[in-house]
Amino acid sequence: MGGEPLLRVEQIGKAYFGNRVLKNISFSLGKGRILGLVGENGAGKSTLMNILFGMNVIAETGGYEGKFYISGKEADFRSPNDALEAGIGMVHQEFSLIPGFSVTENIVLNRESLVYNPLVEAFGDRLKTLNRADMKLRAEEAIKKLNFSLDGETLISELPVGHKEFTEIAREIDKSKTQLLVLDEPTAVLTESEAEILLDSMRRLAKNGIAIIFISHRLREVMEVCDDIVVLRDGEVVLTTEPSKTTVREIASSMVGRNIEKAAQGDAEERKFGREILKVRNLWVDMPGETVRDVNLDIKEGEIFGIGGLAGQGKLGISNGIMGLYASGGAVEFDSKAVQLNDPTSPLSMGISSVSEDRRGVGLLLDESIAWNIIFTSLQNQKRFLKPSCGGLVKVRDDNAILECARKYIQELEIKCVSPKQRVRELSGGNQQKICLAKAFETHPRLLFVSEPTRGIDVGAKKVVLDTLKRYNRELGMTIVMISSELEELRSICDRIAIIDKGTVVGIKPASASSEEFGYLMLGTSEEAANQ
Ligand SMILES: Nc1ncnc2c1ncn2[C@@H]1O[C@H](COP(=O)(O)OP(=O)(O)OP(=O)(O)O)[C@@H](O)[C@H]1O
Repeated sequence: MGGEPLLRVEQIGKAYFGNRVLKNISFSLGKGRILGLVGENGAGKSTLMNILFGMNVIAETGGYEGKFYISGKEADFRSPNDALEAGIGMVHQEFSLIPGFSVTENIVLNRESLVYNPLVEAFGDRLKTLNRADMKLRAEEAIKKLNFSLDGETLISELPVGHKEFTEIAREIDKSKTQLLVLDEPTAVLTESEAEILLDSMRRLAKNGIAIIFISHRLREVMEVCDDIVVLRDGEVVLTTEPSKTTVREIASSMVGRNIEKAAQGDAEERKFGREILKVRNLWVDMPGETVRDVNLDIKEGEIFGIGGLAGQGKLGISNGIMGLYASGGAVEFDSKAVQLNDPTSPLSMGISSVSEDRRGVGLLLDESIAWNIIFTSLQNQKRFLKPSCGGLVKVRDDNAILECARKYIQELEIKCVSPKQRVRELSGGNQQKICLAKAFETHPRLLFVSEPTRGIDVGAKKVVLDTLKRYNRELGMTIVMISSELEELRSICDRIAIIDKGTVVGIKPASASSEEFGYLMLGTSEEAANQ
C-alpha cells in the first residue's frame, strides 16, 4: 500500500509544429524504483523527459497536453529550476559540463561551498570566497556513491566521454533534494565494464529511496536493473511490463512493431585483400582514460578491420591519435606516405575520415540543416557541391545536388525527420548519430575509422548501420577500421579483429574465431591458462 506514487503521468501529449510525437502517455513510478523507458530512435523518449524537466524547448514549441504529479501534487514547471526545486535531477544526452573547469568545480557548480569573511558585512555575499576543501569533499562523496574512480582535479576537456557521463551523474547526486533522477541513455557512451559500475550505482541509489527513469537502447541492461518497463512506439505507450514478465525479444518487437532481424552476419568465406594500406608503428597516444602505449598494426586495402578490448585499454585512443585529436608519437604510413601526427589536416588530406565515439563533442552543426551537415565537410575540403555560374566565371552552391544527396542518406540510413531542411538540433539522438555517419561517408574516404558506430542506435536501426558499412566496403572498396566495445557487433562485419589491452595489441584473430578466444585475449590470459 503506497498511497500516491512519486511520479504520476496522465495523458501527456505533444506536437512540434503539427508533427505529433507523443499521444496519451500515462504511467506511474514509486519511490526507490527504477523504470526503464525504451523505444526506437525518435519514439519520443527525450521529448517526454523534457516535459517532466520543464525544458524551455517545450514551452517555446507550443507546450504540451495532459498532466503529471509529483507526490500527488500537480506539477507545472516553467523552467528546469522548478523541476530541480521539486527534486528532479536530469542527465541529458547532451553534456552540460564546462570544459575549462575541473570535475569538482562542475559537480558543485552553482552550489559552491563558500567561506564567510568580514567584508561580506559591508559588500554582501559577492565577497564570500570558495571553500575549496569542502567542495572537494562533497565531490568526492558524490563520486564515491558511484563507485567509479574519477580524479576531481582533472579538467573536463581532458576527460574521455565515459568519465564526463559519471561527472554529470555525480553532479545530480550532490543535489540534496534529488528524489527522481532521469538518465537519458547514460550507458550509450560507456563501455560495458563502465556500464556495469553505473548499473550497480543505480541500484544503490534506488535502495536509498531515489526513483530513477532509465532510458537505454541496451535492452539487456534494462532487463537487469529495472523494476518496471515502459515501451514507446511512435509516441504511444505500447507495453507496460516488468522484467520477470517479459523477454528482450518481446520488448524489441513491441518497440518496432515487428520481429527483429538479426544484424549482418560475418562472411563465412575468407576474402582476399590487396596490399597493406595503413601501417602503424610504435604508436603512442596521450588520450586521458584511453592511453595508447605501443601499437603496431598493418591494415589491408579493402578490409573491414575491427579493434576491440575492455574499457580504458586504449582502443579509442588509436583512431583519435591518428586523426590528430590527441598528442601522439610513433610512425603511421598510409598508402606508402607518412601521415603527419598531431596535425588533423594531414589524414583528412590523404583520404582518411573518422566518425568519433563522441558525437556530442565533435562534428555536428546543430543549428544547421540535415543537408548542410551531411555535405559541409565535402564542400569545404573537397570543393564538391559547387556549380559554375555567370558563364563559368564563379562557382556557387548547388542546392539541388545538396538536397538530393541528403535525401539519399535519409532513405539509406532510415533517418527519421520531416525534411532534409530540418535543423539537426530537432532530431533525436540516434538520428543525429546517423547524420555523423552520412557526413563521413559523403567525404568518400579511402579509409574510414568508425568508433562505436551504433552507439545510441536502437535495435532495429543497428542492422541498417552495420549493413550500410558493409555495403560501402563492398561496393566502393572503402577500407574500414571499426572500433567497438561490442564484440558481437565487430564479429558480425569485420574480417579480422585486434584486441587492445593496456594500450597495446595483444592479439589479432579472424572474426570467425570464437567469442571465447577473444574473451581470453581481453582478459589478458591464454586459453590454456584459463583452463588450468
Ligand atoms: N525541437 C524540436 N523541434 C521539432 N521536432 C523535434 C524537436 N525535438 C524533437 N523533435 C522530434 O520529436 C520526435 C521524438 O524525438 P525524441 O528526441 O523525443 O526521440 P527519442 O525517443 O529520444 O529518440 P533517440 O532514441 O534517438 O534519442 C523526433 O521525430 C524528433 O525529430
